[in-house]
Amino acid sequence: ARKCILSGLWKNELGSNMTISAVNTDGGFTGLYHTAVTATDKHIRVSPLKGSQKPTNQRKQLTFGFTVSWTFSNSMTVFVGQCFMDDKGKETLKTMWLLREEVSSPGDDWKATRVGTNIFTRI
Ligand SMILES: CC(=O)N1C(=O)N[C@@H]2[C@H](CCCCC(=O)O)SC[C@@H]21
Repeated sequence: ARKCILSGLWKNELGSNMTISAVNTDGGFTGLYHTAVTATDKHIRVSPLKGSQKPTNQRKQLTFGFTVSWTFSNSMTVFVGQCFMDDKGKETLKTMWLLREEVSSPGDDWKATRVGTNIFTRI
């Protein structure tokens, strides 16, 4: 049966895109994330991502997670999600993410984390 493979080029509905490298034997992968939007006033630059996925040997629609350490701001995003494949073999990554901004004091911690959902499809 065909399986979702995370490696390759993906885009989301915001217009952000990411490239995921080959997934190694323990499920680890790296890549690059180019966000189309930012919560800061900084110039957007490509940022590294690191993640892992469940092994695909015994499953088709794998779960995964990855972290993006933004190169142009002091914030960090973690994504978790699952790869789904329709009967035509089209893959979709349904994800949720947490964006943590760096705030100046513990008193501002309450407003430092944003959450969202997002869908990636292959470019
Ligand atoms: C997938 C999705 O919804 N998002 C996406 O593609 N870009 C935005 C955020 C970009 C943060 C840039 C760094 C910063 O603003 O400090 S991460 C979640 C959201």
